Amino acid sequence: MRYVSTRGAAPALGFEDTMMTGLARDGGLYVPEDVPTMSAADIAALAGLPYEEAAFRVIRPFVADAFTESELQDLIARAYAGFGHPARAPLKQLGPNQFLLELFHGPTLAFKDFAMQLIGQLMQAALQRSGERITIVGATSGDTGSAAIEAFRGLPNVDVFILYPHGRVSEVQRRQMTTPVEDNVHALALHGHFDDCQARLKDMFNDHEFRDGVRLAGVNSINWARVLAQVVYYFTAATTLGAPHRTIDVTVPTGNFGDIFAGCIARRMGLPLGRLYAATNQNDVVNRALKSGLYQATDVTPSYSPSMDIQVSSNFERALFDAYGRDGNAVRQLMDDMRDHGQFKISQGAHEALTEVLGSGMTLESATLQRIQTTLAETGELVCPHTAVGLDVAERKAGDAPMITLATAHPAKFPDAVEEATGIRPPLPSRMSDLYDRPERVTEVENDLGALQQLIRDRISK
Ligand SMILES: Cc1ncc(COP(=O)(O)O)c(C=O)c1O
Ligand SMILES: N[C@@H](CCOP(=O)(O)O)C(=O)O
Repeated sequence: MRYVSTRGAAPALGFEDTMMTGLARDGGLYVPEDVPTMSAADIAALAGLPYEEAAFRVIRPFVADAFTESELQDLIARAYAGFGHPARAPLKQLGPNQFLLELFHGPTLAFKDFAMQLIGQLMQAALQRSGERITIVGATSGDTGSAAIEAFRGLPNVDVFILYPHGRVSEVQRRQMTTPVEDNVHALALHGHFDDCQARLKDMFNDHEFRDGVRLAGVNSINWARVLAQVVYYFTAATTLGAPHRTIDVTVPTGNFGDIFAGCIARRMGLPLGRLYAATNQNDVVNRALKSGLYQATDVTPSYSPSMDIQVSSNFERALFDAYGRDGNAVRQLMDDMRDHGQFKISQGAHEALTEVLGSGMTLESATLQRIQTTLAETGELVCPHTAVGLDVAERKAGDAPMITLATAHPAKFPDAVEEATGIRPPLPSRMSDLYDRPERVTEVENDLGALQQLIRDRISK
């Protein structure tokens, strides 16, 4: 399988190069040239399989040029062995037609572990073959960073630098990033917000001399392998509810648009997903863009769901590429408009193509707390604020089809918001119970590309 850039001016690559490259050299994001489809019989056969077996069957066609079947099976088994639930992604019924897909049973308690644990295994296997060393730089609003650190800490041939917005992640998220003791982990608290972190990361990829010099690799959802791993749980959840013989709707708490884009891929592979709803907090650029056709970034306002405090939603570019009939020039023009004017207008045809599948809704702060409270009262489930945003939108969008909401993080990662809503402070799992006592190690940095690049060069030369 070949992967092409959304901006049409970078070389097409196989899976391994796509994974190790991260951002395409023309600034675009890699996507499969053709999305493979699964027959109804193959989809039906996924129902009831162990998560690892379902993952193998869904992922296999995308990576066949890079890993043998037995290698892939082995790497998938290792990726999910440390998850705290035998089903990996258990589905809970909340109401007659409402379901919650729990994606927080991985080592860092957020859905990011599904992809990051697997990409950690796949990248290590590739590095063992090539004998190379790499420098991973990641941008995080809280969860990607801790998941990446967990997946790569202590590896001899990898350094991991994580840029997070200083003062804008939860204390648990921060401590997950600043307390690992391994020398190859570098937590960097940037004076700015998540969009600044992601912009500097993309700047580093677009500086080819720097990129090649440090052998830069990316583990944000810039990296196609991240999106791919997230496709799997759409299949396991929907087949549990009767797909392919039944259509399922899904609501996805959304920021960088990677998780919901994975749902779009599952649908293109043949999974009968009806509507995919992007649920945003007050930083609702995606919701506004899907409703109006104008993508217009505004200032980021801190919220109870900090991981979704995003205005430049990276994977929206992948959805646009498809909506514009895979016209890389059109996408490049839109991204140039975004860079120069902070906004772009989606053509009527592309907007119609996007909204054929995607819907959206926004939940304000008070409604987020209210939703945490009512979910507990009505179902007995304690949910994180991101999940609450999803549940709130899901209730407004509910139709005849079963509705699955993705529970993207464990409530214990956001104990202040959950306590404010319910009076209950959710405890961390016992393996993390000393998190608040561990010493922290972090470097505060300015939003300055040159200074960041120098810091990275200095650290990796030691
Ligand atoms: C807990 C949580 N929920 C939702 C999201 C939004 O996911 P995405 O960025 O893939 O849209 C994030 C961040 O990615 C997150 O950490
Ligand atoms: N919400 C994310 C932001 C980065 O998203 P990614 O999926 O592109 O890695 C986070 O928690 O860091």
